[in-house]
Amino acid sequence: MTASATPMVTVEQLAKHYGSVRAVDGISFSVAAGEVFGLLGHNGAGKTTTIRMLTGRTRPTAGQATVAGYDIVAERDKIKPLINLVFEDQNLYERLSGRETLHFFADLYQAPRSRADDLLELVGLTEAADRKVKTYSTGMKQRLLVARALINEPRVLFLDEPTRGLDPSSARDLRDLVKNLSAQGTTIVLTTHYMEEADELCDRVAFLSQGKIVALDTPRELKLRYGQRSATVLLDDRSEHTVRLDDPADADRLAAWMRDGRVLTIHSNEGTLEDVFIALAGRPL
Ligand SMILES: Nc1ncnc2c1ncn2[C@@H]1O[C@H](COP(=O)(O)OP(=O)(O)OP(=O)(O)O)[C@@H](O)[C@H]1O
Repeated sequence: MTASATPMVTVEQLAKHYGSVRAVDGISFSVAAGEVFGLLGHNGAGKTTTIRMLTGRTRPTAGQATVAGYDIVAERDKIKPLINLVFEDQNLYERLSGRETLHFFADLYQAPRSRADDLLELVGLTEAADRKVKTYSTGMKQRLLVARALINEPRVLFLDEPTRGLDPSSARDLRDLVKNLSAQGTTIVLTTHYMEEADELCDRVAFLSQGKIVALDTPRELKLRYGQRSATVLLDDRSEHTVRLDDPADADRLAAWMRDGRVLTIHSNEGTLEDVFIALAGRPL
C-alpha cells in the first residue's frame, strides 16, 4: 500500500433501503489511496449493495459518499472515468476474442488500443489473445474482466468476489495482480467470502452484518481482538497441550512447566479472520 493522506473513498452514514429491507443501514468508513479495503460478511449483509452505490449503479436512500473526491450522486459522471469494476453479473461478448474485447473497451474509454496488449500480458492472456472468449475457461474470463476493468487506468477498482469460482492457481494469480495494482497506487475495494484471502490481501477490512459495520480494522488487530490466542506446548514427556493465553489458569500451567524446565517447544496459534467472523456473526461463513 502506498498510503496518502487524501482518502479515495469516504462514506458517511450511507444507507440503502428496499421497502422494509435495510440492505445498508448507515455505514461510515474511508479508504486511503493505494489501500486494499475488504468488505466481509454473510450473504445478504449488504456488501454488494455498498459497492453498487459507490459505483453509481444504485442511488443511496440516505447518507453521503465520495469516490476520488467526487460525490457519488451529484458528481456521478465525473467518477465514472476514474473508476472501474469487476462484478459477478458482468458479461463478456463470447464471440469476440480477448484482444477484440479490450480494443472495444479501449475505444469506449478513449484509451489507446496499444494498452490492450499490455493488459493481456499483465493478466497472462497473451497467448489466448486471438481466441474467442467462448473458448476461455472461467479463470481466463475472470482475468479478462479484470483486464477490461483496467483499460482506463482506474484510480479506484471495485471487485465483487473477484476469485469466486476460480481454481486455486487462478485465484492466486488474481490475488498477486491485486497486490501489484495496489503497490502501484491503485485503490481497491473488494468483497470476498474467503477469510484467508481477505487476510492476505486487505490492509483493512470491514465486517458487515445486517447492513451495519460491526468491526473495522486491520486483519491483525481484529485477530488479536477477537481471535483466540493460544499456544501448543510440547513437553519433555512428548505430551502436547493447547493452552489459552488469556486464561489465567492456563497461563499458570504454562509458567509452571517453564519453571520446571519441561517445555521443549511452544508454537503460538494466532487467531484467524474466520474466528473473528464467528465471534462477530455468531456463525461461520
Ligand atoms: N434490488 C433489490 N431489491 C430488493 N432487495 C434487495 C435488492 N438488492 C439487495 N437486496 C437485499 O438487500 C440485502 C443485502 O444484499 P447484498 O446483495 O448487498 O448482500 P451481500 O452482502 O452482497 O450478499 P452476497 O454475499 O450474497 O452477495 C439482502 O437482504 C438483499 O436481499
